[in-house]
Amino acid sequence: MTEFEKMKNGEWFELFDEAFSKRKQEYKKLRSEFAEIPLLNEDEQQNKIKEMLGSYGEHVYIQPPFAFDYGQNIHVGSRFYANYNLTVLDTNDVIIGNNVLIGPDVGIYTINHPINAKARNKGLGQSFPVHIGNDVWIGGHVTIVPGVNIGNNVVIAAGAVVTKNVPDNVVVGGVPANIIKSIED
Ligand SMILES: CC(=O)SCCNC(=O)CCNC(=O)[C@H](O)C(C)(C)COP(=O)(O)OP(=O)(O)OC[C@H]1O[C@@H](n2cnc3c(N)ncnc32)[C@H](O)[C@@H]1OP(=O)(O)O
Repeated sequence: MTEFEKMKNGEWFELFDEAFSKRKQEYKKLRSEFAEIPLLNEDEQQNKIKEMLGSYGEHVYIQPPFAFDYGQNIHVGSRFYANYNLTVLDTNDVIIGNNVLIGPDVGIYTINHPINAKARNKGLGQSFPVHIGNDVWIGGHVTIVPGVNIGNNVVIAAGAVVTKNVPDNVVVGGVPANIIKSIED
């Protein structure tokens, strides 16, 4: 099994594998091209977003700066808006539904490193996908850790660290995030 296959399968993989470094160089190029687009040139931004993401729906807008590892593992639905400083570490899939709003300084991470320092220092990673449903508002400074699934019709309060799956129709907040209340239609 290649390191890339291990990465996608949730197995420990070598971070500094040569094939990864090569791919990452290509994505770094795209990222820096996006960063260099003048802020008022929305058409060019839109085109570059489409080049960067794995798939996308209609009306996708991402305020720069935007950081990611690969981009190709990020899939967003229609009417997606992300505010400044979104960081998506997409060593595994990040699947986002329709009508999703993301506040500033949000981190969506799919990768962990070993808790044990000796193992961590060998340069290992393990990654799990993150799923975000439809009609979700993620407040500023939220962190979503690897393997989390967020349901439909969810609000994540500013500053939350989401470590467990979130059901449909709730507001969650805090560190670690817990349900604050239900959302009635
Ligand atoms: C796309 C963009 O750019 S988004 C712009 C960026 N904006 C933001 O990030 C703002 C995000 N907004 C919040 O976090 C708000 O506090 C909201 C939306 C969660 C408030 O929701 P409301 O339904 O009005 O909740 P309300 O203010 O009544 O608070 C309910 C409870 O949750 C608590 N609470 C509210 N916000 C948070 C929070 N961020 N973290 C933890 N607890 C919170 C309140 O203290 C209250 O607790 P209590 O019942 O013990 O008193």
